[in-house]
Amino acid sequence: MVTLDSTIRLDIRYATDNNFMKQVIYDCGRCFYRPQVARALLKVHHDLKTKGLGLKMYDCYRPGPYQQRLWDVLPDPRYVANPKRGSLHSRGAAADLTIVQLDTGEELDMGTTYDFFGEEAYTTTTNLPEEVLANRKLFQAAMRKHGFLTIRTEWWHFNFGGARLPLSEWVWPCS
Ligand SMILES: C[C@@H](N)C(=O)N[C@H](C)C(=O)O
Ligand SMILES: [Zn+2]
Repeated sequence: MVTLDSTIRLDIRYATDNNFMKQVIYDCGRCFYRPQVARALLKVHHDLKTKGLGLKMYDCYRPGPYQQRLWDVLPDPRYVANPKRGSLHSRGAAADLTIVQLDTGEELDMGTTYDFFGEEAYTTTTNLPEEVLANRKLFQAAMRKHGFLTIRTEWWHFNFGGARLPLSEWVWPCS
């Protein structure tokens, strides 16, 4: 994604130990999508840019072998999709992301950290500060406009609502 627009920020948490498992899962952090999903994300980013904002990606396409590593650490379907069934991330049809100030990279306050598994992170939760609710509203509208769908339990996760995409095992190179 960053070769398509270098102002999109990457913070691929599973390539670091700054994630809910406190373990490095990916050999390196990169962000890939199939063309139709990439095009849609670029449109979201472009719209946000007009407001001085932009996208920061926490996780993008997730190869099957990396989904297996996540599952090996935490085999709990509440938090990680069973690789036998496959994750929408492994279809390149899901994005974990947030909105940042374009110039500083400061994140808008969405109420919880990434991968906070509790009701405060639910998109249906309304007892949150006004600013958080406004930020989530802006985020959801920006994503929905270009074909992304929210889920109930994670404000940072969006599914691409286009054609059903196949699971993939391809792992990106790290050099
Ligand atoms: C691990 C978490 N960020 C995640 O993506 N969970 C869903 C359920 C998945 O693995 O697809
Ligand atoms: Zn996700």
